[in-house]
Amino acid sequence: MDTPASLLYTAAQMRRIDACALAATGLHGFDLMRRAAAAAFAVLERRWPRAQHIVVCCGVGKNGGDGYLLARLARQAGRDVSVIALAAPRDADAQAAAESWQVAGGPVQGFSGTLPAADLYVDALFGIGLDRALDGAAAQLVDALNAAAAPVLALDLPSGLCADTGARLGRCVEATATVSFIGWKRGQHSGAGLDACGDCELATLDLPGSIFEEESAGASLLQWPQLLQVLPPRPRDVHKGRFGHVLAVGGDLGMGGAIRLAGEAALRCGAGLVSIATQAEHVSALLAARPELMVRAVAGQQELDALLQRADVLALGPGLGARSWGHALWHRALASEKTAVLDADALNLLARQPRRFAATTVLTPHPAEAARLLDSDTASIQANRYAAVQAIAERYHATVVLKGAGSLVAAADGAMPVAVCPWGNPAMATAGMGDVLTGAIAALLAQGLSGWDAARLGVAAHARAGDLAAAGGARGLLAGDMFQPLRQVLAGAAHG
Ligand SMILES: NC(=O)C1=CN([C@@H]2O[C@H](COP(=O)(O)OP(=O)(O)OC[C@H]3O[C@@H](n4cnc5c(N)ncnc54)[C@H](O)[C@@H]3O)[C@@H](O)[C@H]2O)[C@H](O)CC1
Ligand SMILES: [K+]
Repeated sequence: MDTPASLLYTAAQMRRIDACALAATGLHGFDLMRRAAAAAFAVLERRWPRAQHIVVCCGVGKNGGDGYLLARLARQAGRDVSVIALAAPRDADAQAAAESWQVAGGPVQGFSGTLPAADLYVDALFGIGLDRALDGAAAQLVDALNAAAAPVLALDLPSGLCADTGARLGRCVEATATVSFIGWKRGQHSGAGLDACGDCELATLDLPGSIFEEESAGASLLQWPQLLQVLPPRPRDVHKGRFGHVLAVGGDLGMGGAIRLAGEAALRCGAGLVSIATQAEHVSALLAARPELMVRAVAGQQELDALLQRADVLALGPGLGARSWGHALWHRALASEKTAVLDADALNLLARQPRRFAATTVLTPHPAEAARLLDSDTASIQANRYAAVQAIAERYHATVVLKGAGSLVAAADGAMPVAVCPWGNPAMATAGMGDVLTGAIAALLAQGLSGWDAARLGVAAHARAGDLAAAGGARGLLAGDMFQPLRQVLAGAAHG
């Protein structure tokens, strides 16, 4: 069951939820603002107990109102607080908040182009009301915050971040931490939003869960305990054939490593049998490296046919290349209508020869491959990752994993909220990590999971394994380091 803490909303949905909260509780907007300020001050005290000089930068709307009330609480607690106001508040609640700050003797200055020195800055400029790229004084103030030597606590959202897409609308505050109110915004959990938010906390403001019932969240965070249930435990009396036969197709001349990583990942994630169809030059090296793999040299479609007959699931694409060899195998493999995971060059070939899939198919593009699949460009994909992953799922009728910070999973029929992966780390941006993910998802499909379940569990296990592996040091993490942690992570899944 998704809880409010795992559901992700758009700005418009948040405004309706805010209104619902006022109606359900009889509170006024100012009351919610006070709760937001109190929650933000609790975060401030916990994270920066010794920050004595605090500068709160306030905008003209309710986000600014949160800031004035936070400034007042900090001042009452003995901190030395000043407020920099972009302009006079335009919102009634924010005006009341600004007055209460000034009545308490709090100073308010305009922004003169530079910020006073401080131990901590608070970004209360814009929240879900941001509706265009920042310019003028707002942009200069954000530049000054980003250039400051002290940490920045953002209220609700880092100013400049689009709540719906996670794109920076021009300038954007790069916060040390963000405390978000009432519900998560989609933009905080994928793409640029993850870096812009820094450490992100949710303060639900002690509101009834019923306020979320009217809104169907279009996205939700993967929850590891829930995902544990999708992988059936292993009965004792069982034959390896029970766990499916994965056929990994790829490894053109000079690219044997990619298909080996995919094949070994499939073994490590529980496939019963794994065959590899690849170029002859790789066969002995692959068998020497991993004798549990069944490696066959395949020159063309005829040799592939024999292997296709015995396979349950295809892992198509790692090191496949764009030569006629790979193209011919790609055609034959897809003609078999087998359950398949397509990655790397199999996606690039698909972009050139689009088709809608009838069989269970999972596509695992990174942003550049996603751009090709949508005849678009990488910047547009990253500007709205949620829209991109859903557009690919719709166009190709496949489950789609859009890789990158905050990987997204969209269901083939679009009937499920986009799943957002909260795990993973920058150390995973290294060669071969995608090949490992391909093998992992293929193994889960081979064990009987649906495309939706296999993609979500595969992405989650891969990211959590990457977090485990990176704990020993982020730099120099290799795709080959993922196998042991993958087993560890999935071992927990298998036993519930
Ligand atoms: N609604 C509630 O019950 C609660 C709201 N909380 C806080 O309120 C903000 C949302 O406040 P809102 O007044 O709608 O908008 P903002 O304060 O985010 O924006 C201010 C204002 O700025 C204008 N604007 C938008 N984009 C730009 C721009 N690029 N340049 C200049 N000006 C811009 C626009 O007119 C906006 O009205 C929410 O995030 C919370 O922080 C409470 O915290 C909880 C209850
Ligand atoms: K803000």
